[in-house]
Amino acid sequence: MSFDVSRKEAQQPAPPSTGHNGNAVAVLPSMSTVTANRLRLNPNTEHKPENYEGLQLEFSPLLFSSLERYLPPPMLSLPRDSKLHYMRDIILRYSPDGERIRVQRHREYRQKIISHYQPLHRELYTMHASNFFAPSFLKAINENKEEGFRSIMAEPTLGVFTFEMFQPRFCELLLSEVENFEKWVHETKFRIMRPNTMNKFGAVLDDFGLETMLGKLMEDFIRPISKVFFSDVGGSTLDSHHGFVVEYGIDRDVELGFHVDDSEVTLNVCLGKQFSGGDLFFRGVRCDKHVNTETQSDEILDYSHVPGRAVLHRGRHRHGARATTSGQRFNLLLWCRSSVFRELRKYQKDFSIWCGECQREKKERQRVSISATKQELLKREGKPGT
Ligand SMILES: O=C(O)CCC(=O)C(=O)O
Ligand SMILES: [Fe+2]
Repeated sequence: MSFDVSRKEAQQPAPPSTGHNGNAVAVLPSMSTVTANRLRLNPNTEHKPENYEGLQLEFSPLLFSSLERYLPPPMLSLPRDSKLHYMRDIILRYSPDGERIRVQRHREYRQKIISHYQPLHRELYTMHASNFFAPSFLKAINENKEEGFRSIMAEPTLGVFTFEMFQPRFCELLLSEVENFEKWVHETKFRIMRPNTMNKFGAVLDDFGLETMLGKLMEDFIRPISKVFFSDVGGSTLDSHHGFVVEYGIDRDVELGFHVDDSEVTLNVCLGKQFSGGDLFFRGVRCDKHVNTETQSDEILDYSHVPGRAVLHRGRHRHGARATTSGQRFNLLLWCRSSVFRELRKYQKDFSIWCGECQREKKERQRVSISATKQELLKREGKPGT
């Protein structure tokens, strides 16, 4: 049996949009102070770094917190903005030019959209948990306990969780906002980037102003769940996201091929409308090396979307969507990423804590080794005195 699993990537891997927030920077050390005060060779483990979350940064907040421990001692007591500015300059010097230009262009692209597009439902742009979420979901989040999460979830195959998440009104408003955005795109002939390499339709929500709300959705609602169920793939350190809507139907994308997402954890919520077909199919979690290996029978799951209901899975859980045969299907996707997990993964070869095939190979190695040991023991027993 042969496989061809694509890696579905963001058209433009979504960096946070606006970069340095433009606030006045209080105390900036002069160049001579900077050279006199080089970064430390070893981190100051006693220093408690600032929290850089929630700021509009082009690099992960965790990167700033980690780097802060290396700052020259006199800088540690400076205001957060000064340290931020200093560290950002250092990081920019090390990031390749191409990447810098890409980030800059994407930031300008977003700014252009945000300054021209008039949102239809402003209430969507800030997090209103009690208006957005189903009461059962909110209760489980507030309690923040594994039993509570399990009580609202089904797990039809290992590592795929489904649960009631949004109120119908939220789905309607979000759909209507997306349609309004598409209308604006059509009228102004603005050339937008589609959400990723495999969808021709759909829109990136982060690009027209929903980035902050979706950031909160990830931090306050998806990360606590992922910390419990997906800690093996960086679920507790999710620190960036790519949020978009996909559209399926006869005159839209029809189906979606077998792929893995460019995410650690993916949230996929059906927003409606009326449709038939469009089932998701899952075929086991795999690392890069094993992405095209066979599926085991217990890894097979076919799932039918239900409006308002969420599916949460590892990005590396191979999946696809069957043809939407009539009507229109809209889904909200939030690809959640962890910069820490991605960095650590570079130094690892064995992913048996989450890759089904690494796990199978490891078990097989253990089986062979146990049976070889047994053989050896039997041989020795058969030859006393040797
Ligand atoms: O159409 C769906 O529900 C799946 C979408 C998906 O897997 C993706 O966008 O990565
Ligand atoms: Fe996907």
